[in-house]
This record gives sequence, C-alpha cells and structure tokens, in this order.
Amino acid sequence: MVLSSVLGFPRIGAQRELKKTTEAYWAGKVDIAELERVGKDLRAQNWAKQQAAGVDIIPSNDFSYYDHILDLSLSLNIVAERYSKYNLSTIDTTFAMGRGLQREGVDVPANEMVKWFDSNYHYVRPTFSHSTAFKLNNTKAVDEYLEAKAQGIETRPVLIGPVSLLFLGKADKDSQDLEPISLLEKLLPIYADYLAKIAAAGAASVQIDEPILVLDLPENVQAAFKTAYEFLANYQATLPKITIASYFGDARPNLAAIKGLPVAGFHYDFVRVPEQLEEVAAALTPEQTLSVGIVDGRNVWKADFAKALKIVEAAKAKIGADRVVVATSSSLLHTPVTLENEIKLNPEIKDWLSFATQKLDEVVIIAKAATHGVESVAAEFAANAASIAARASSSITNDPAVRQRVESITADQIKRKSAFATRLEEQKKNLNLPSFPTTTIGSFPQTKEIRINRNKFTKGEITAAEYEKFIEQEIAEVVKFQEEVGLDVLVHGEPERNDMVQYFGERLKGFVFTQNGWVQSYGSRYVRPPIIVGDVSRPAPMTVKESKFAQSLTSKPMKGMLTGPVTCLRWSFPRNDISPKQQAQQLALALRDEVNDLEAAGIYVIQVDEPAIREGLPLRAGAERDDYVKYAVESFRLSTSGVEDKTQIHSHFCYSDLDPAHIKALDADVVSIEFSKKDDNKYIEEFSNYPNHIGLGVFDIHSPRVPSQEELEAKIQSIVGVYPKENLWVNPDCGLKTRKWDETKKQLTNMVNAAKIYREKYSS
Ligand SMILES: CN1c2c(nc(N)[nH]c2=O)NC[C@@H]1CNc1ccc(C(=O)N[C@@H](CCC(=O)N[C@@H](CCC(=O)N[C@@H](CCC(=O)O)C(=O)O)C(=O)O)C(=O)O)cc1
Ligand SMILES: N[C@@H](CCS)C(=O)O
Ligand SMILES: [Zn+2]
Repeated sequence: MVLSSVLGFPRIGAQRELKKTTEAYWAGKVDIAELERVGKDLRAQNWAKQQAAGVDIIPSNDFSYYDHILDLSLSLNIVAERYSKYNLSTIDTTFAMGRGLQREGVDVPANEMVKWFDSNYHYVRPTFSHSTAFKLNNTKAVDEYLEAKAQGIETRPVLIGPVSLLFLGKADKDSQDLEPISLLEKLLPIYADYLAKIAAAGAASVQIDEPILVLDLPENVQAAFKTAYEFLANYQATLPKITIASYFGDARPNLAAIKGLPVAGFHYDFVRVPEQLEEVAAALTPEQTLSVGIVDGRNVWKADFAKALKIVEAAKAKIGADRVVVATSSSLLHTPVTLENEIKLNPEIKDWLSFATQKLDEVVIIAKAATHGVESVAAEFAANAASIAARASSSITNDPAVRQRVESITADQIKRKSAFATRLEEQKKNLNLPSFPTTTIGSFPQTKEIRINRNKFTKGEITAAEYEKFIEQEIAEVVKFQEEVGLDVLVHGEPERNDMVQYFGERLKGFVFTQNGWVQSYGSRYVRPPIIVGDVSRPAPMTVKESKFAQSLTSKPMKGMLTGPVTCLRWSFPRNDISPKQQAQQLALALRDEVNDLEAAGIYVIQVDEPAIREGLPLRAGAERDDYVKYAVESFRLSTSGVEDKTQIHSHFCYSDLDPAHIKALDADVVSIEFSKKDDNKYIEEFSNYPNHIGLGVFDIHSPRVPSQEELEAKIQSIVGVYPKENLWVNPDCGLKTRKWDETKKQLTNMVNAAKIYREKYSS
C-alpha cells in the first residue's frame, strides 16, 4: 500500500487568525492565554482537515507563533545571554529574538533574519557561541504530538535536523572563531533526549528536515550526517523511526554522505528534480522507505496527476509499493491556505489552481491511484487531465505581441548610454546632493488608516476620487516630514501600495490575484503573491501619477519607486509552462516603459528594487546558476537602461548577501544594501574599489527599537574605516512600512543627525 504524507501545513489560518492575535498580543490587547487558545485552535483545525482529507501521515510541530527554526533554538537553549538574562517567558523570549524588544528596563535587538533557501520565507538565524549550553528548555514537539493525540489524531512530529540547524546558524558576535558544526557532538545528546521524549509520548516516527542536503556542502558538514545519525541510532533510549527530508533541490551530490545511514527512510523533492529518482532509490537499503515529494509545496498550480503517477510508479517498480510514500514536495507553508474563499477568480483560471487544502486531496488521490490503480480514482484523474489540457491550450496564456517584443531585445537595450564616471558628473549637476546623502528605501508606515481606506475603496465604500485624495494627503505628509527631518533624496512613501509586488501584479496584464491567498513571509508579516498566468505587459503607467504629484510638493529630488523584474517574478507564483527567464524578460520590458515614463515626467532618481535577486540564485554552483545570474542581471539592466545619463538609477537589496560581483554587474548608480545587523565589515570591503555608490542600511527596520544617534554614528564610523566615504549614502536597511510613525520619526531623526555629523566632519 502506498501511503500519503504531508510535510507541513500553513499555520496562519484561513482568515489570518494567527497574525491578528499575535499583533494584538504585542499591542497588549489580548493576553497570552488568548494567543495560546488561537494557536491551539489552528493546530486542531489543521489536523482535522488533513485527517478528513484522508492523509495517512499528518505532521505535528509544524506550528509556530513566529518561526519554527527559532522555536527549535529555544527548545534546545540556543539563546544568547542578551535574551536569557531578562528571564522572559518562552513566548516573549521568542518574540524578543525574532523582533527585538525595547521597553522599561529591556533593550535588546533582534537576531538576524535570513531567507529560507530560495523561498520568500525568512527564518531567525540560530546564533552559537562558545558559551552555548544545549539543554532541553521545553518539549514543544512532544506537547503538540500529545495535543493531536488527545484529538484522536496520530501525527508525525517534524523537527529541523541537527546538521541543518548548525549549518544554517552562525557564530555569535563574541565567538567569531567558532564554526557551529563543531558543536555537533555537544548537541546530539540533547537532540537525542528530545527524540526519546517524543518516542516515550507514543510517536512511532518523526520527520527530520535536513534541507541543506540540496546545497554544496563542505566535507566536514557532509561527514556530520554519519556522526549524527549513527549517534541517534545507537542512543541508549528508544527513539522514533526517522525519515530524513530534503527539499527544494537536488540531493544527489550529497548522496554519499547519507547513503546507508541507519534511518527508516528519506524524502526527496521530485517536483524540482524528478531525474534524481534513479540514484536516490538505488542508494536505499532494502528496508528503507522513499517519500516521493510530487505535489508542489512551493507553487499554486494543480499537480498533473498522470505525470506524478508515472514517477510514483517508477519508484514502486524499483523498491515495491510498501516502501513508497506519496508526499508534498516540501511543507505547504509556502502556499496559501485554501482556494475555497476565492470567489472573484475567473473560474477558468481557478480550475488550474490548487492551494494547500486542495493539495491534501491531490496527495491522497495520487496515493490511491498508486495503491488501487487509476480506475479507483478515474473521475478525479479525468477531471485533472481536462483542466491540465485546458490550461495548456488557453488563449489567456499567450500574447503574440509580447513574445515578439522579447524576441527583438537588443544588446544596446541592456547598456546605459555612458559609463558610470560620465553619468556621475551629469547626476551631480542635475541633483546637487551633499556628501553622505541620506534617503530612505521607499515605504513609510502603512498605518491602519491607510489599510482601512484601501479596504473601503476595494469594497466600493469610497470612490476612486476620494481614495486618491486620501493618498495625496498621505504623500503630502510624508514629503513634509522628510523635508523637516532633513533627508536629501525624498520618496513618496508608497501609501497607495498594498505590497511592492502585488501592487504591480494588479496593474500588469498576465497576472491574477487572490482575495485571501496569504503566505507567511516572516513572523506576523504575510504576503499575497499574485499569480502569473499569461504573457506579461503594461496596459498603462503604474506609478507616474503618485511620483509626479510628490515631486510637485518639493524642490528636493523625488525618488521614483519600482519593483524590479526578478523580484516581481520571485514574489509571485510563477508560471510553470514557460521558463523563468522568459517571464523575467517580459516583466523587464514592462518596467522599462515605466522607468522611461517616470523620467519623462521629471523624476530623475529612480529606484528599482531587486531584493529577491539573491533568493532566486539556484542553490548549487554550476551552469544553471550562471545562466540565472546572466538573465537576472540583464533583466534589471533592460528595465533601467533606457534613461539619460543625468537620471540616477538606484537599486536595493535586503535579507541576503548578494555576491558583490552580481551587484556590480547591475551597474546601478547607487545600491542600498541591508547592513545594520552585520557583525563585521568584511562584506563591504569587497566594494572598496567599486566606483558606483552604495547606501548602507544603518538601522534595522524590522524592529520597533530606536537606535540612538551615537549608535548610528558608530556604525557610520566603522563603515568609513573600510569603505570610501565619498561614495557612501546613509539609509535604513529597507522600507519603513512595518514600523509605526513615532518609531520612524525617532529612527530617521537620529539617522539624519548622525549623517550630518559626518558631513561636517569631512566638509573641508
Ligand atoms: C520587503 N519584503 C517583502 C517580501 N515579499 C513581498 N511580496 N513584499 C515585501 O514587501 N519579502 C521580503 C520582505 C519581507 N516581507 C514582508 C512581507 C510582508 C510585509 C507586510 O507588511 N505585509 C502586510 C500585508 C501587506 C498587504 O498586502 N496589505 C494589504 C491588505 C491589508 C489588510 O490586512 N487589510 C485588512 C483591512 C484593513 C484593516 O482593517 O487593517 C483586511 O483585508 O482585513 C493592504 O495594505 O491593502 C501584513 O500586514 O502582513 C512586510 C514585509
Ligand atoms: N521600496 C520597498 C522596498 C522593500 S524591499 C520599500 O521601501 O518597502
Ligand atoms: Zn528591502
């Protein structure tokens, strides 16, 4: 019998219950008991849903109030003294580590937050030091397993594996010489003890995620798998059966490191890499199971049942039905909860889609077909084949004019008119900026009032004219504040935007968007990625009106603000019927028209944000990665190279260490980079000979914490020690949309004053 399995389910709730209650808790509007009640309710609903769908292997411990990697850090006491010293509750320590905490008697910044592989999910990076003393602080996985059991549902707890946990972490400030993987032997007894407790609670098996198996790993990390899993196999107490799960890529290059490990089975991602079946199956011992990840945990398209079943049948033929499991390719955390409430989607397109709840049925149907034959699910297979065929032949997907324009892209279109030195001179004359110029990354606080007004407009409760007037007032306030505080290059604040990608998706042909398709990005922040269904083009200017209005209010330069082609692609659900490169080129051409229109409207500083360019980088070095870098860079340049030399092109990156070579290849006049949480200046040293200008983020916008002016001066001081001061801009790490106004005002005042000190210091 072929079982069905799910690697993780979204925890946010179909109505974003988790966000609403968490934020209410932070605001002191609900207590911990209410937050925990909502958490428990969500877990119960998710388990019941999966049981009702007929899923055989249902996960537990996939729930988290903030981030599941952070939860494991807390369970294993990977908590720096700067947090533990306050003796906060587990949940408050979690939030302090996730988002920083500043209140009477407490002042601690957040831990670093980084991208989860190539997804738009962010995890809080475990930080290890010489003084890290592993111990079991809590038994979250046991508690949640027992909670499901009390509901009458047997689950398989999920944990991040010990090797991935260490490798994905970093050495803390005070222990820079520490290689986290060297702590494996200290970690394992505690990890094993945790597993023993899970077994003692009655769990027969666990899913241990080792997603780093799809990365290029140094030899000592490869060797760590043997050390870890042999230790667990020989542990003195009984442990649950272990399935090691890898996802988001090709595990074959690390197969030698896990072949023959004493575990019950492995899970691999066959949506991404179907061709790994032969080798991963051959690497199994005769008893080990193979979990075939065949329903996409990262996209919203219906699985092609016939295609999926072929892979499952091939696995069965190799190792026998009883050792094969049909699974989601990864956790479903990265997909929206359900299609059920999407009443506005064009029914033709809706029929092509599948969100987390619908994917449960897909896994069950494919497993049933593999167990009892296709006849047992003939109607489901026929309906699936019909919708796959309908999508393939639909006119919605193909626009000949767009295809033709992409075909005609020339080399001249991806090159600015002059080299940077010439452009710089023109821009100096045009913009007349001081040294250490200050700016922000674009968004200002998205207040409740803004969201309520947008909501009213969407529902037709206020007219377009009323909404526009409201937005103009917001822009005017943001401009006034920036003038008062003394910023040099102003922004309009993006009040008209719900999200930096969704906003563009809603204005471009070829996209559809959902009413409720939320996906967790980090903590309580969610996104509603638009879905690319067809060829992309720009029916009309998207941002010109707001930027032009903002410029009319000030004599300082106003920065136009666009989201770049690769970021629009990465933060949407992309098509899987044409290549990412084609989609990026289509987007780039649409944005090129927008950039040119902004310039024609008198906007001479234009920022094209590409924060997602790093996350799109294929996880392993090689031809695929080289190809990506080439088309990603060319797409950015295609969108920005149509302007005159006097127009200054900015770009912005956050959440990632983008390879300096790739940043340089973009040839933007100014790039702003997230920097405030970097512990050292190694990264920017690589830019010391780079002629184009860089703005380094001097404070963390994810945290409500206000850094003092002195702290910001010290940050600038450390930067000018290694980076040419003539080329330095001063700005926050990213946009301020998640902040409150009072925090923003204090943060920016301190930032501008700190920059002014340096401007004066080096004025002669
Ligand atoms: C910069 N980042 C982004 C990423 N991905 C994106 N797609 N966008 C990004 O900006 N990835 C990396 C980073 C970090 N990630 C994020 C992600 C999300 C946020 C964020 O602030 N999200 C908001 C939701 C934004 C949004 O779409 N808002 C809508 C809907 C607002 C809403 O809830 N309306 C209410 C009604 C009004 C009310 O009563 O409040 C409703 O519908 O019920 C809008 O503004 O119109 C979030 O709140 O999670 C930040 C960084
Ligand atoms: N312009 C955007 C960039 C976020 S990455 C903002 O300021 O929110
Ligand atoms: Zn950013």
